[in-house]
Amino acid sequence: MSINCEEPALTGSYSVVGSFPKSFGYEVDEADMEESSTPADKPRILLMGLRRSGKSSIQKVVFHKMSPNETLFLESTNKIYKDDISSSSFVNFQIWDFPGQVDFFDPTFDSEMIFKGTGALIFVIDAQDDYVEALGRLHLTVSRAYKVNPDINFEVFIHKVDGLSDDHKIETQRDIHQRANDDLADANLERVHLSFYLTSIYDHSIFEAFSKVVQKLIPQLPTLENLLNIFISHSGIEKAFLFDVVSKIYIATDSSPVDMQSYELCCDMIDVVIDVSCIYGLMEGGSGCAYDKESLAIIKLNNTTVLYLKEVTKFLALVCILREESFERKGLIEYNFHCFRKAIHEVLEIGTSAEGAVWRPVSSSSNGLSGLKFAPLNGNAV
Ligand SMILES: Nc1nc2c(ncn2[C@@H]2O[C@H](COP(=O)(O)OP(=O)(O)OP(=O)(O)O)[C@@H](O)[C@H]2O)c(=O)[nH]1
Repeated sequence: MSINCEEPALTGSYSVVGSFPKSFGYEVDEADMEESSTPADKPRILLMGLRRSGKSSIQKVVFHKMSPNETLFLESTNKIYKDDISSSSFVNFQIWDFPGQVDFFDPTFDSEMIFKGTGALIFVIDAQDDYVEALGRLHLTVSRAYKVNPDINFEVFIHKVDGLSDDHKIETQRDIHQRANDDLADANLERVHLSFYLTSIYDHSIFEAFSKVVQKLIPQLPTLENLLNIFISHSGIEKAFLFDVVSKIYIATDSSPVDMQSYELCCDMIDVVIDVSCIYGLMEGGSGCAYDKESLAIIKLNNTTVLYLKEVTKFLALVCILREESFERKGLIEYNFHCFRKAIHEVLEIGTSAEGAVWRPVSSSSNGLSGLKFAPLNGNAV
């Protein structure tokens, strides 16, 4: 394992793009206007919802390593914050955190500019509060956004479910789902699709939900899944995740079902590796980074399970779960990993751009599988 100490990638730049003067009008300065109307390859994720529903907490916990308890001290957002996390994460998005009191009818609220370049709109509903007002706001937000950009993915986070019993969670989800869709049907907007997630910052559910939101925005997802399927079936591996190391969002996994326990185990492994790397990896002078090309970790659990983590790109790690007996074929796994890594670099076109960019869709003729030869468990190479 490469053990260097500095946590370079755990923060992103944070800048204000809009502000609310006393009238609650919306000011967006010219430079920001320019930026926000540009590249289609940097889609935007919007975080919206009523005041105190938990928007800033979600963003801070997932992308800035804030501990959930610290969010108790977050001040109310009264400006639109644009969080550009592309320097630290594979997730090459801007995340815009809106204040709770967005007024869509304010003439200075430029819905064209805001919704046009948006990939996903996450609407956060506080499940511990009365959600009637939130549902009204959800409907208004979705209908406004859909009018401007029908391609937006609408994602509803039924949030703070840590305070609810299992039965109450299911009942709340059913009720919100029903009412939100009834409202859309009443407005002749049945074609708008809403996805619902039960989330909390106090467990892994928020990371799991964000993973699903982000996956929908990755054009190369089917190819990544295909590669993971080939890799695990040729290497005797039970489950594999491709993780964004900083956020612990998994950007792809093989096609076997994801169980929460495996996902949590893999998240914990990333934390352990980065922590150990930070504590014991100091180079002379304290330079270096906690995660680099040499990053590799193997953890054997007492139930004959092995966890295997290896660097794939600057931001991505492969984390696998396998049985001890499969790990006896370590050479085979390493060889196949080498093929897998090479293919991922091709698919994401890493090395062909200055940033190692990841979001450009690749042409069908270069799907990363050309000339790829994984070594099989038995039989001929494919
Ligand atoms: N129990 C629980 N509390 C949460 C959760 N997420 C956020 N909170 C709390 O909810 C409160 C409000 O969180 P914020 O993130 O400031 O909410 P916001 O939506 O950004 O609020 P505005 O900036 O006013 O729009 C804070 O005290 C958080 O600690 C959660 O998953 N569970």
